[in-house]
Amino acid sequence: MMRAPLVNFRRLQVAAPWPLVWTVTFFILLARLVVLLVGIAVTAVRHWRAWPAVALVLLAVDVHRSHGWWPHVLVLIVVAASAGMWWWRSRESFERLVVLRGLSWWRRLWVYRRQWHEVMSLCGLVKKYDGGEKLPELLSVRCSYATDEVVLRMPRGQNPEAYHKAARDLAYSFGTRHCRVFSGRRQAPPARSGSLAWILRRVDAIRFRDRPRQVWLVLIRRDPLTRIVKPLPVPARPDFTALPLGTREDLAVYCLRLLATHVLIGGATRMGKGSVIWSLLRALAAGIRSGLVRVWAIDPKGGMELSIGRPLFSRYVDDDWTRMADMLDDAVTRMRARQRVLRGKVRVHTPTVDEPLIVIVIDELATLLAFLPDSDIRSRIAQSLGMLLSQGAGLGVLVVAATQDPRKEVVSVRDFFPTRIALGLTERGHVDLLLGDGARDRGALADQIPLSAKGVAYVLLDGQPEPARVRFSYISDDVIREMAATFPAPAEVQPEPVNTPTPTPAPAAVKARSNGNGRHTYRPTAPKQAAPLLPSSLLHALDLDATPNGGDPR
Ligand SMILES: Nc1ncnc2c1ncn2[C@@H]1O[C@H](COP(=O)(O)OP(=O)(O)OP(=O)(O)O)[C@@H](O)[C@H]1O
Repeated sequence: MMRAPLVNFRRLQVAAPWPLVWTVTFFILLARLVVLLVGIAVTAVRHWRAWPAVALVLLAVDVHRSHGWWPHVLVLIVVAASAGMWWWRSRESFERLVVLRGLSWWRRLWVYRRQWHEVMSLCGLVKKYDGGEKLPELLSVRCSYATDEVVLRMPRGQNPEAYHKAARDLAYSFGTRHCRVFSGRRQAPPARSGSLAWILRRVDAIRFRDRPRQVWLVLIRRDPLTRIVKPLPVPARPDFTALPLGTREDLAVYCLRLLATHVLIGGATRMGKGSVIWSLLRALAAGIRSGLVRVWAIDPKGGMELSIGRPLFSRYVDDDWTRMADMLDDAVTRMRARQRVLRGKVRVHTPTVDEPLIVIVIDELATLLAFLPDSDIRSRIAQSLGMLLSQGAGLGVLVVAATQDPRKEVVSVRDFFPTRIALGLTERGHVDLLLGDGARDRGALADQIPLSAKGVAYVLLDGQPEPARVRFSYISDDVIREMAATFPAPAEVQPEPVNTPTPTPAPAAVKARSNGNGRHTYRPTAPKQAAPLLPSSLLHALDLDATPNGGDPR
């Protein structure tokens, strides 16, 4: 190349700095090359799952060059035959490991990756910054037969609320009707055992660490809850932390945690409150037979719901308001006795056959608290229930109650139920009353559950603020009769008086009354002086209830 000067006046010549130009060009090209290589390396590491596929393609091309098509045909026949055999012998594992993985891969590429930018922009989830766009990052897609679970990382400046608000837009944009948004991981780390468990647990601690910037979208492709859920098998020994009651919309089994909690079931008439109660009793059935669980049932509707399973109940009343009040008083007495024994030793009672878990099932709570004609009995019931709800959970005396109307005027003790289940409701406002403020905005559309979807409900799963949709198993009358015949409760043994001396309550604080059997039941008439005290909010609720005539006690 001719070395022409850069500037060439007659008197002044400046030589072109070619060495400098070449050196700078060389370094620029080198930097580009390094960036390219690093990019390739990062992509290769990120998509390490594609390596076997790439290797296979290269091998196939090579084999085709040297041997033609027939080895491919042979391999295809062998693969198809093996897949058929696998599917035949173990359909579940084949579907999980092959079909669903293939589906996840395909939907990730075709449905989500292809439309991601457009959908995120149109749903208002893209942030603008420094002249550019910050997009939520698609991390993974996992399909089940009914749902797609999409995990994304939010750009900075967003929180999961934005996704809750955009949930319906997201659902329709991706061609589904429902999208649930979860701000936390949906699966707990697996339980590890064996000699390598300690290493695996450490790995899990990293893998399952809290990732606040990730959001889980569950898009419902097919509604699996349109089908009736068959009765689930009765667990050989009830696990009170996970009683199987139905199916979740991601097809996992829905398990209720009944340890140290009371359960309120809300639902319009004929929406399946009974199926929740019977599913729960079925899950407890083995414990009922062994005496580990005692179910005391109150059916204020004259036995229309519960009488069919009478042998399952240690105690049962359906026709006499006074006996219902007596039963609740007895439960308070049992609870107080336990309290004296356990005080200072444990904080949560562990059920045993001698000191069983007492589950008080009330089919229509509103009848007892609001519509019962006798105001004396009504206030007795309200006070006993208040005591049980405020103190019984840790002492193994639990209340499971159903109501059609969750308003406070009707169910004054509503707030004392930590676990709530919302079946189909008639009014939009009832959803937040049952499941807590903002539950409807977070996706609990219980007022939109169609009349045909009996037994479908919204529940809060452990540790997740977002409600999940479930369907409780349908327990027909025949199944109830069979359960009652197979798992009858042993005869109720009245507990021995507790050794600890019982402090004689002050007459002003506790009034003893005979229940007709010669036994005396606890009856707090001045709960402000009885120990331990009722919470003031509950007292207020009870006072209101006890004085229906605008605070004019009779
Ligand atoms: N989980 C379920 N799956 C399918 N159908 C159900 C389910 N639960 C209830 N049903 C149907 O709905 C009807 C009403 O159910 P259920 O008596 O349990 O409702 P409920 O809410 O307790 O009614 P009520 O308000 O009269 O007490 C049942 O006869 C049954 O046919």
